Amino acid sequence: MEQALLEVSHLSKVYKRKGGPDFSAVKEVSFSLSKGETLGIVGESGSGKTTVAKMVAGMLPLTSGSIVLDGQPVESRRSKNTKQNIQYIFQDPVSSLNPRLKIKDILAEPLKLYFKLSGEALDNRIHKLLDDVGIPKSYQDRYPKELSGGQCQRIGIARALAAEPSIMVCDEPTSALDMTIQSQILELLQELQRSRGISYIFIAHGLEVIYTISNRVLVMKQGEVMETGATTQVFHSPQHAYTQTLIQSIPKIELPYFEY
Ligand SMILES: Nc1ncnc2c1ncn2[C@@H]1O[C@H](COP(=O)(O)OP(=O)(O)OP(=O)(O)O)[C@@H](O)[C@H]1O
Repeated sequence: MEQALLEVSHLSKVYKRKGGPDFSAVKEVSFSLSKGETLGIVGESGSGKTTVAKMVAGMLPLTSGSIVLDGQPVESRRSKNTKQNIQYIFQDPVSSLNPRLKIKDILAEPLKLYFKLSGEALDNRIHKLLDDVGIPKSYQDRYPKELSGGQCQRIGIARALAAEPSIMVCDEPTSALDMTIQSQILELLQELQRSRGISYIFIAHGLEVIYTISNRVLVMKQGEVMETGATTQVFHSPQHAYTQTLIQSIPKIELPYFEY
């Protein structure tokens, strides 16, 4: 069998709470991710989705478990290479960008860090990235506050792409945006996946989004995996009572998305 790009095994997270009991937010979560695949993570608020995503992206230390990327165990103190390879797209596109930097400087950071680009090569790469995410070149001299939410999310995606990652962790990347903009951002992410073979770990509250974008789904509740499988299988014949309840909660109006 082909080796998975990412193997996550028995991942757990215990948060130490000052003056209160420790809190076990993620318990023995395991999954794999192949090249070019999208794994959707769903579950009610507080089920541990972001905690899993941040551990995978190296933004939060693991309490226990292991993460293997391309056959190599990922150490808790990550090498530059691992950080580069797994990029994060944030829920709030505006606050995820440094307000004091111009767009070109936001994109220049990863290009200088990972590829030591400067001068004309750096400028050209910035222009190409802006083009890849559908933002006019002239916007490079603007500040994030001069862009709309959707445009800021495009810049967040361009910043992640600048690192040329194999995996992007998308943590509710469209939930702060209105419906039309949401679908444009989803289309952009799908197009980038088709052209570059990037793998996504995709968190969303909207199950329709997960259904549209994911090849496989992981259903979480109270820090544990309730069910995992191919998207069509989980949506059309959910095995676990919790998943059945989640699927039933999808508004009827959205049912045309489903090819029963
Ligand atoms: N730094 C922290 N310290 C203590 N507890 C935390 C911390 N971060 C998260 N938690 C708790 O861990 C649990 C899981 O949180 P997490 O944000 O991973 O859930 P989630 O499924 O992503 O939720 P949401 O859908 O609302 O974003 C929650 O009960 C949360 O309150």
